[in-house]
Amino acid sequence: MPNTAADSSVHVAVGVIRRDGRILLSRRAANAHQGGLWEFPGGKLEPGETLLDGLSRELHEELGITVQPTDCAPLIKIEHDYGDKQVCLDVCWVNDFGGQPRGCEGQPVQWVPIAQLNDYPLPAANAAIVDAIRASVSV
Ligand SMILES: Nc1nc2c([nH]c(=O)n2[C@@H]2O[C@H](COP(=O)(O)OP(=O)(O)OP(=O)(O)O)[C@@H](O)[C@H]2O)c(=O)[nH]1
Ligand SMILES: [Mg+2]
Repeated sequence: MPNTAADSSVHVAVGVIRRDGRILLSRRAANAHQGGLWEFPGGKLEPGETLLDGLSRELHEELGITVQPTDCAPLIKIEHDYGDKQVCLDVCWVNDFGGQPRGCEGQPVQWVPIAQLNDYPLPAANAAIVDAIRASVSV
């Protein structure tokens, strides 16, 4: 049976990791989808995996940190069509974590003040995430 548009969308757990007014960005590998751009760490959910389990697994794989579900909170959910790929970004605040984040896959990582997030080239879908971050912290 052919996939519907919803079936073909890739479900991605994304973490907006914050500490002391800064957000952790990492740079996507040059050969990845949206390669070379900066991103909020995260990745594709595995079949049957919950959002928070997937987020915790991805952040451990990519950054070596441990994240508890109680330290996460929903921020925004974004459907975006890149033409070559449709993604559903399920974005959560990560308000605390254990360990020191490092680029476990060789990727550069950088703590960025919220006001400077747009100084970094981000995938198109991420503009809505930056808006949501700003709206959330300015109240
Ligand atoms: N992690 C992450 N992915 C994003 C962001 N914005 C965005 O459009 N994406 C898209 O979401 C999709 C999945 O992310 P990913 O490549 O991190 O997935 P992954 O960690 O499981 O990688 P893998 O395919 O190497 O196993 C990619 O197509 C990526 O371009 C973002 O801020 N963070
Ligand atoms: Mg990833």
